[in-house]
Amino acid sequence: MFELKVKTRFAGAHRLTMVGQKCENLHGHNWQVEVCVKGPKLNDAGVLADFGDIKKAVRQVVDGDLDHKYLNELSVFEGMQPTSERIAVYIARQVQALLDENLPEKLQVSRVMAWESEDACAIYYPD
Ligand SMILES: Nc1nc2c(c(=O)[nH]1)N=C([C@H](O)[C@H](O)COP(=O)(O)OP(=O)(O)OP(=O)(O)O)CN2
Ligand SMILES: [Zn+2]
Repeated sequence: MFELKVKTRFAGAHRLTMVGQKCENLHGHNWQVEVCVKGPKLNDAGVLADFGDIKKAVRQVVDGDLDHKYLNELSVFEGMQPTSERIAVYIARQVQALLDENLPEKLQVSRVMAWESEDACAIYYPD
């Protein structure tokens, strides 16, 4: 099995209730996002997939849907708190859909890490 990882980042704002009192105030983070994909075999070029194709999918989701947004107002988080855990789940599902649609290789998103600071990160492992 091979695994590749790409990174990107986005700025977003949110408010969280029932997490920590200071989190109830509107505030922002510069999230760093790491996405890992895995697959069993290399293609004829000797790669699992082109890093560029994976970055493109990740950036499409992160830049297109999340960057410079007030996350609580996004329909994808309607009725939910936009925690780092849920951000990681959202990115994993959207990136998987784009990879399935656009890449010939059979790849699985294996992990998404959403770092909301240098010290704190939520990691999601899709089933
Ligand atoms: N499991 C989670 N815990 C928390 C989340 C989260 O998404 N998942 N989010 C927050 C808030 O976003 C909060 O803004 C960050 O809180 P915290 O890390 O405690 O605050 P600081 O960045 O100021 O870090 P300090 O180390 O306290 O200075 C909270 N928890
Ligand atoms: Zn926060």
